[in-house]
Amino acid sequence: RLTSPDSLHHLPVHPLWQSPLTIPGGTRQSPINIQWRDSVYDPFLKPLKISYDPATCLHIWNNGYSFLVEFDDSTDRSIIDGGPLENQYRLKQFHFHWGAINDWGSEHTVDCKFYPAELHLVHWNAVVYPTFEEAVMEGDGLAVIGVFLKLGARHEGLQTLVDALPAVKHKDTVIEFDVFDPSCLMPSCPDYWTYAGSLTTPPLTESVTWIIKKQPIEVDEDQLEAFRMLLFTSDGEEEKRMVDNFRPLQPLMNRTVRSSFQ
Ligand SMILES: NS(=O)(=O)c1c(F)cccc1F
Ligand SMILES: [Zn+2]
Repeated sequence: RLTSPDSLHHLPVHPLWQSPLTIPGGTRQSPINIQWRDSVYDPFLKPLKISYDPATCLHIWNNGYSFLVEFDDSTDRSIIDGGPLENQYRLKQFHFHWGAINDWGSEHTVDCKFYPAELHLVHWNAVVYPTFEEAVMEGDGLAVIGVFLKLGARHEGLQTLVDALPAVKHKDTVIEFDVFDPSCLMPSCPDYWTYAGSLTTPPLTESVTWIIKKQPIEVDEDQLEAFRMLLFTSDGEEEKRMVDNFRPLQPLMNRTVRSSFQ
């Protein structure tokens, strides 16, 4: 069902998400609503090439905003190429954003529809920049693949991740996670939208080429509930459930969303 953004204003906004709606002078902020009929088919967009080495997976970490699965990005073993990108980008981490209930949780919306959660696979341009930290400050520094999660069948690939979450319940806890192939979280359909945007968490820098998959993946209620039992807070602090960790929608400004499909 369509959730109008104003029905979300009663949401308790976690301090991080009280960050300014747009950074001063921001002209390419994220997330945005993707109005399907306003997106423009670009026949020159290439298929996205994804090649991840499961052995580059390092650990899962609760950083107090989401849980990150981090990868060894010291070599080009896990990369993406093609799509709207001019060169290859290295996988650094993936994480999710989700809601307290299934009516919202994604950062991007499609025709103003929220999904219950959204996966972000964060890559950086190691061809041009020496470190991730430097790439974060550059217009072509990052490429993030966004995948929507919808309520449906249990996702077996996600389950190995879900089973590890109780071990990172509190902020600043980490566990080793030595083999995971994030390709299992990709939908089968190759179609995507792409636009120039920003990080959706501080420093909110305008350095992201967004690649948003058109087709969602299906997860079941228990798997979404497992995300919601994580905590923003450290062990010993008053518990605050990690939910609604998504940034408000940002103005499109002078941007066109391109589609890889007609
Ligand atoms: N949410 S997001 O994908 O924009 C994101 C983060 F949350 C953190 C770091 C990089 C990045 F790209
Ligand atoms: Zn994100």
